[in-house]
Amino acid sequence: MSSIVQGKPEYYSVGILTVSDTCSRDSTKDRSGPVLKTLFAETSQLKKPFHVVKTKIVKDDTFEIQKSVKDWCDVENLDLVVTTGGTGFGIRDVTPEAVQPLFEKTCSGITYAIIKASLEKTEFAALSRPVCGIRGNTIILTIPGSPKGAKENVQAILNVLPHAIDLVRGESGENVHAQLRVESHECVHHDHKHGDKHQYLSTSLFGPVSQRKRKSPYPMITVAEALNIVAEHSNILSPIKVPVDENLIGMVLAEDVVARQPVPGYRASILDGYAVIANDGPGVYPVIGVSIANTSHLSTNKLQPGQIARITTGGPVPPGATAVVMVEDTTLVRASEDGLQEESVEIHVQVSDGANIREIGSDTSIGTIVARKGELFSAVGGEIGVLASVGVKEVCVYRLPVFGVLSTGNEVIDFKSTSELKYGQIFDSNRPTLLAIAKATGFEVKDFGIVSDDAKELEKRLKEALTQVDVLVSTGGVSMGELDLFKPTLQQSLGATIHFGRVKMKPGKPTTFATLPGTAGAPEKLIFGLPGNPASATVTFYLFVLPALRKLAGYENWNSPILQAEVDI
Ligand SMILES: Nc1nc2c(c(=O)[nH]1)N[C@H]1C(S)=C(S)[C@@H](COP(=O)(O)OP(=O)(O)OC[C@H]3O[C@@H](n4cnc5c(N)ncnc54)[C@H](O)[C@@H]3O)O[C@H]1N2
Ligand code: MOO
Ligand SMILES: [Mg+2]
Repeated sequence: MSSIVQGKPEYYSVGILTVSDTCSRDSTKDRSGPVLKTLFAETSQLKKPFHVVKTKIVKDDTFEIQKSVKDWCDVENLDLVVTTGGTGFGIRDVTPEAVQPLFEKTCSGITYAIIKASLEKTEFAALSRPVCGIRGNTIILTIPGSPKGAKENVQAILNVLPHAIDLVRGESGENVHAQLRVESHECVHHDHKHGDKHQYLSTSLFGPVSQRKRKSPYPMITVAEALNIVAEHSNILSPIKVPVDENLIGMVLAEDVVARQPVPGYRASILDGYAVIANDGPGVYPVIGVSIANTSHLSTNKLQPGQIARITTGGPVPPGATAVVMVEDTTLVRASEDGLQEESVEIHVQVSDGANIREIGSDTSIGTIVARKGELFSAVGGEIGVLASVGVKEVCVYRLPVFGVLSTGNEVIDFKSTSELKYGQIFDSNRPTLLAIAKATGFEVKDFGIVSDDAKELEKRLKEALTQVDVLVSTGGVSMGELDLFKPTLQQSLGATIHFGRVKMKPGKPTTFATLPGTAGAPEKLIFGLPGNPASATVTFYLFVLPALRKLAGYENWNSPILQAEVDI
């Protein structure tokens, strides 16, 4: 039964019955049950989500199947019972035969929608025998046992289920019918909030142009709302370890970094001159050693009062020395017999203890935090050199998103093509524009070329591209034309969720944003369908895509700055 909060149902209750001899012996083999559970869990942001309250595994046995289904309908009074498995042509497949006699009414429309969606994926869907019906206040679906098939089947009807359940529960369905009267093919949800996990049904990919939608099913949302939705789905990518070098530019630290060694690591001279004992004061002194900026030339003798040592900038100050006097404040008194060496030098100035010496760790001591989590590596701030100086070889940064760019349109010709344009053709200017922006912003970009306005080709190329990128940016084909196939392909062939398809702005009105769950724990893929008009594509890339890329990469300031301007018209 729908759970009730202050008289209002809070969620649609669902039972998932896995029917399989194998899984009943070893429940860890059940994959479709969990897949369906996850699918229903993904509706959690709907005003009234689906909530799986019962799960069970039974053998391919008529009695066991019927007992569970009857219990969930008659005793538990669930809104929806979904069986998975046992709908094929195998000898043990008896689910439809077990369930059908329990129906008080059949739901042939739902059964048809399931079969139709499956056949669009594979002709082998003809070998499934789903039946759907109503018992009491419960809708019952029998769907195949393959996890992929099960998921696709439920996805195909997920939008209509809430209304179906409401009607079975005795609600008037006023909204549904009003909407159906307005436009028979239009999406029936209209009271949702933007950002709900709600699918706005696009025109069918396979229907004739005469049946296309004549009004966009996508509500026009504000730029701010659209930015919020994109931000909600742009989750920072997982940290990775990378070497400290110039490739860090544009990456954001995922950890505080601590100095592993002091800078300087030894007492170092700031000047070229003479290491002295400051107390000795001005006077003529013998030059007893040399220290140039390399330890192999370090003077080994400890400096005694009355002695000085020649030293270069960065050279280790010899033991005993307390200051350095610059060469400009001295004169040569005596050279060696061969004239090559300095034997004694006059110091003209009084220096204080510590003058012109960088003590060990005076720049950075061991353990100092030299860079903080969240800081961005730039090419101009010297951050990478700082890490190098304190001996840090590797750091944890957030992985940079990889994004792909493709253009769509039969009329769009590669900009590198040297052949003459035919009537009606244009050179692809969106791709070079976006590739150039990508280069300037430092994100890794893959070029997926041009795709024709053909549903199958578009599906194939989108799928290919999505295996290689975190973010896919396509231009063209997002408006109302019969060859604007981007939205229906995403929704009907890729199973992507379209979060918005129209934004209150110009240029850029038909900007589209969708997501696809990542497989095997990988992050969600973000898909942007930018309008084909070059100005629109450029503006919307800066407005929506770039902030998403920055947010994925962990930038604190990921949003594009907003400036107010006055326009004279
Ligand atoms: N009935 C309606 N028609 C249109 C609407 C509408 O609301 N109702 N919106 C208009 C708006 S606003 C825009 S923006 C465009 C968006 O069009 P699409 O995203 O569907 O893009 P296309 O139809 O494929 O192309 C539009 C235009 O841009 C040229 N183009 C496409 N790709 C490229 C490229 N890579 N390089 C250069 N130029 C490109 C294409 O040839 C078209 O001229 O829809 C309006 N229509
Ligand atoms: O809104 Mo469209 O993007 O004008 O050109
Ligand atoms: Mg168009």
